[in-house]
Amino acid sequence: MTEHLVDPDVPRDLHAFIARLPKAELHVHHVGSASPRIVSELAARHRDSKVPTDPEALVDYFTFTDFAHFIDVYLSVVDLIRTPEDVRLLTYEVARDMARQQVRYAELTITPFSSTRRGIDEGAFMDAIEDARKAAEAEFGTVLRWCFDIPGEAGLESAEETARLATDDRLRPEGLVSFGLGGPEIGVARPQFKPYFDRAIAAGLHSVPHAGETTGPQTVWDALTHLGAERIGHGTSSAQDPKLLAHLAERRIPLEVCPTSNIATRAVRTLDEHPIKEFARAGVLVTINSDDPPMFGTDLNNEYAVAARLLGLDERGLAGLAKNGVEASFLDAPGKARIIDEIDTYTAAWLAS
Ligand SMILES: Nc1ncnc2c1ncn2[C@@H]1O[C@H](CCC(=O)c2cccc(C(=O)O)c2)[C@@H](O)[C@H]1O
Ligand SMILES: [Zn+2]
Repeated sequence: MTEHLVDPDVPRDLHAFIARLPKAELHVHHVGSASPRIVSELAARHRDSKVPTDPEALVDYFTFTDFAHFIDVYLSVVDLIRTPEDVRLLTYEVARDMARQQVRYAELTITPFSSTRRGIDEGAFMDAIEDARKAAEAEFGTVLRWCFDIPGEAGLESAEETARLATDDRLRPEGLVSFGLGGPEIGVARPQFKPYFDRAIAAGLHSVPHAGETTGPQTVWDALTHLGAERIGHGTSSAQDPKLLAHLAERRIPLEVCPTSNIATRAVRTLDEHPIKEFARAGVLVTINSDDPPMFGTDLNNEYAVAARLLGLDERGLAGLAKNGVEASFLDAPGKARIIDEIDTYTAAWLAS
């Protein structure tokens, strides 16, 4: 783990355990995973960008006043991705960063609308992500799958385009497993996206919208009722509604919890106020994720350390969280069993040593 990300309240040997623990990541954005190393490489290709390349300056640049400011900055990084080769580089290098953290499987949220509307050819875009996916699996051993998400604030035109790209048999990439909805929630009601989710679900995709990140629990209910959500991105405000928590627990609908993200975007005031404890207490299936890790000064290992501190977990508890991520994934049964087995073997060996 990177030295600056060592949480002083988590014992060093627990950090060491997390660093080698096999993991699955279910909520992480493609562009939001561009590390300073990747941003520098892209900025060197496109020298007119306002995104700083110096890592020190990037820390300031990635400090957000609120969610809207975060999206502005996010879109400035989106503007750095201009060619299919940029798409391939980003995807492949993100997988390299994941493999270093023992991520065995990741569902990466991609917003194809942002690229096609900026003029990247749709077929070349699909080829670039698929080429990177195959190379990453062969070279790093990390299996990538895609979630195509609608950038809700960009309106129904973006929903139509995303649904088309996700369901057209000539375009739809092999690695695509799910359909999402992201961006700001205020003023972007979930029910209007129902027809697009219906099409994606009919085409065999899983439904994983963001909901309850920046608005209240009704948005989570809407995602469940209107969009057929099988997992909820964030779902932070669910803690305000005991009936909703009970529903999520009973139906085994996982929450994709991203603690540091919620602080960075000011969705939650402090980590100590994060509702992850209420989720766990209510019996909700909690998965741990990093969202936009370099933008939030975190990585997946650090999110596990944060969860260990907030939930008071030891090695067995952390292994349980990692298994939640595998169970809540859209991997097939043998694929899940392989990673679960690896987690158990690793944990047993660690505890015996
Ligand atoms: N924590 C997050 N919570 C929610 N979303 C998050 C989070 N992190 C990253 N995202 C990503 O931000 C995108 C938003 C992009 C967007 O709003 C937009 C609006 C208008 C035009 C365009 C364009 O491209 O021209 C884009 C989402 O689709 C999502 O993939
Ligand atoms: Zn997200």
